[in-house]
Amino acid sequence: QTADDSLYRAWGQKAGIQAVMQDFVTRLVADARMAPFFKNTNRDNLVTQLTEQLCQQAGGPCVYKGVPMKEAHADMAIGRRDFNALVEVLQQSMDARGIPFDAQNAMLARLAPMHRDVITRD
Ligand code: HEM
Repeated sequence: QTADDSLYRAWGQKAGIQAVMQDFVTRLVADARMAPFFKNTNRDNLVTQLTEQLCQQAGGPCVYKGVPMKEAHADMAIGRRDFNALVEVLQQSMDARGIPFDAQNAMLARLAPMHRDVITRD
């Protein structure tokens, strides 16, 4: 547990984060822009890894132990447009699960720097 877990609590702790990630992965595989990236993906594993990742980023008592971001997204030829589309789908999920707007933006701000490890082409 970190000193400031207010964002973690605003997201409804681990159960709240997991519910958003379940919704998110369901939407990703249904989104025409995103589906091609995830066609060989184990959904349950992705939900689990994303939940750990966002729990940690929110200041919760989790440690992400999955593949490092750069490695996980290498060779996928992800561009800025793909990244923005994924964020758009995440916003749909956060809205659908009733995450407060401030808590949505705070999480996006913590995830945004990861674009450096995820985007590998124009
Ligand atoms: C801040 C943005 C992102 C975060 C935090 C994130 C996070 C993650 C995490 C935690 C994993 C699991 C790694 C593991 O299994 O150990 C993963 C895998 C993956 N991500 Fe991302 N990701 C982001 C952006 C993107 C974007 C923009 C795309 C494509 C448009 C993408 C496509 C994928 C795919 C295809 C996998 C592999 C799933 C599999 O088959 O195992 N990600 N990501």
